[in-house]
Amino acid sequence: MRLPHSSSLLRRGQLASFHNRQGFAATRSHSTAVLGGGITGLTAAWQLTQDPKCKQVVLYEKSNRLGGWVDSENIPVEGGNVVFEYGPRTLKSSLPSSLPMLYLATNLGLYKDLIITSKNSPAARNRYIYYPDHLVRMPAPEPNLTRLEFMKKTLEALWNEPVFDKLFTGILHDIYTQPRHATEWAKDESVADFIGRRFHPKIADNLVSAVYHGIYAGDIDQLSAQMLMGSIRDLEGGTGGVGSFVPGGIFSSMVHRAFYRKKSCAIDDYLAVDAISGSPELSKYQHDLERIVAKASTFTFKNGVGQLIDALVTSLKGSGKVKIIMNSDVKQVASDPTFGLEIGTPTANGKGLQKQQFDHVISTIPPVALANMLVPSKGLNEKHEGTTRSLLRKQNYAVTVMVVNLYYPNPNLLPVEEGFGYLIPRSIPYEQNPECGLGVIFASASSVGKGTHPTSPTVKQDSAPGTKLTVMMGGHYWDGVDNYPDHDTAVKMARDLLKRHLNIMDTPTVARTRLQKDAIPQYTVGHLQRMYDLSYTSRIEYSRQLILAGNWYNGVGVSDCVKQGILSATYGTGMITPDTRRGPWRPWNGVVDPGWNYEGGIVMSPVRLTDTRL
Ligand SMILES: C=Cc1c2[nH]c(c1C)Cc1[nH]c(c(CCC(=O)O)c1C)Cc1[nH]c(c(C)c1CCC(=O)O)Cc1[nH]c(c(C)c1C=C)C2
Repeated sequence: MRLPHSSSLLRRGQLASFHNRQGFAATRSHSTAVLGGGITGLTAAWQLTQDPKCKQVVLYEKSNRLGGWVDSENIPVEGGNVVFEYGPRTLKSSLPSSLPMLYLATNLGLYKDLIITSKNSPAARNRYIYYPDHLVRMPAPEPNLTRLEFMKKTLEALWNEPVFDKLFTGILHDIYTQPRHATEWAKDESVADFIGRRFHPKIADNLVSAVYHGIYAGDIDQLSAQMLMGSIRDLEGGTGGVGSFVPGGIFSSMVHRAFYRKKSCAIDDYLAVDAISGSPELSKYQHDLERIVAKASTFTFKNGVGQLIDALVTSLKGSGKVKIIMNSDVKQVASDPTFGLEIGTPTANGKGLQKQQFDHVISTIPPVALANMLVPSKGLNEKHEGTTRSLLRKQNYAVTVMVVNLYYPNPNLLPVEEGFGYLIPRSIPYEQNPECGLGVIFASASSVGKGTHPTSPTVKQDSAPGTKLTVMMGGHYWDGVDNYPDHDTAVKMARDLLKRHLNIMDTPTVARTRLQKDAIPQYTVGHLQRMYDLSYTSRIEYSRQLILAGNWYNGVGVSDCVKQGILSATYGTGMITPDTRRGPWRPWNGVVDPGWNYEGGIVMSPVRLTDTRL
């Protein structure tokens, strides 16, 4: 991939301090409260500490640990150690969406601890789907095959493997099907409906449901196509059609765009790249990072994703500006026309509330928890009184995932070539998947890679030589369930599943489980419109002083959360406005109304996607 040639432009704007930044808006000093100590809250607090005008940040975390769903554990085993992840484990590499996260990590001194899994690594090339009773490798280039051999092997697999049933006819159907009328198309639909109507329901059941198990652990009958497949859905109009007989459809548009190296990118990603502060460390490595992203498939850190959390916490504690309140019990968030927003926590005797005023509150906690704290604003915004709370209460659906990490001393346990792992589609009947398995990660392969130096040797998270597997169960299959399996049951279920699917009979020497309750918010049909409504309403009702960020709103991945943390602490607090200098790294210019105000609410561009050239 060729990098956009103007990265020097980006560098100039992006690394500028808050003082001399062109889009710098605020001159007054300010204080901010951050609700929630997960990756979004910690990132927002870090970004605030970089602003010389920010006098104080108070971060409220209700539990006794920071990091939210990010949770890594280093475990001593015979012959070394293994790193287990209970939440996100690898961070997808893509331009520009992974840059804010990588810039943050570099600012925090983690550049040298990055593990880069390349696009040619087994973890990137070997991805499997279990269907109907065996693992099927998804087509991807193989270095030991010639182009012709690769094409032959791929065509054979596409023709013979039942998991690809209806792929060819589905593509033909897409090419020959007229796009929906614009007014119909503007209405959201489920991922299953969208794929079913453009291609074939079997493709949704066998392939697409597996992919969405691996990201959202979710149900494609409920997930929103507009939110999750926006860039693909935008192609429905088609390119390359012939008159009104062959409209062209999505598939041919994708081929056409790949040929002309066109890619759809989220404007929010660029806004975050432009807003994040830069340290001398980042100036040193920024160019290398861009080179690395272009070749990488995923990233992680030597001690797991948790290393990012530890570095953030160390930086916040050393900043002298941040007060972190653990086990906090925020009772109310109220609007005060004179002071801004007021946070109420119980007094020492528990009988009253002690109140502290802030210019802004950035909330990264679940929307329902926030709704329970919010006092409807009175006076100026009376017309909207309470609407924010009722919209927040509608955002209440997240799924629970049981994560089972297993370590086996045997390094040659897998019956297939090592790789990412496998996903289990919804079309697998209950008898073959009574554990409600969503997928299995071959975790040894995805925690190995290269260091950041071009000649660096292989870097591994684990020094022990065996096999590390993670079994993921539950997700949407457990909607409405409240008696989840305990540790022993979960380990037994995971082992039964591995025996049935991979014929693995060995006994793991280490087994650790974690029930990640309501961990992955589900972006169901209509999500995008709900977010715009919520953003608008909360801006009005709370006078642009309440900012909403995190995995409930605009992306569930670590990179998405870092992005939202940066956006909320910069444009969200009104401390900066989008830079109006033109350039390919600032695609909002000419696309978004320059007067658009990003302060308060959910910081998202009113135009989500734009085309860039690769
Ligand atoms: C705790 C379980 C999680 C599951 N999904 C996520 C978590 C935290 C979130 C998530 N997973 C992926 C993405 C997209 C890419 C990104 O933004 O980083 C998100 C938002 C992709 C992904 N899924 C799995 C892995 C190892 C990755 C990394 C990227 C890649 O190599 O493609 C595995 C996996 N995650 C979940 C399941 C059920 C599963 C199964 C194998 C749920």
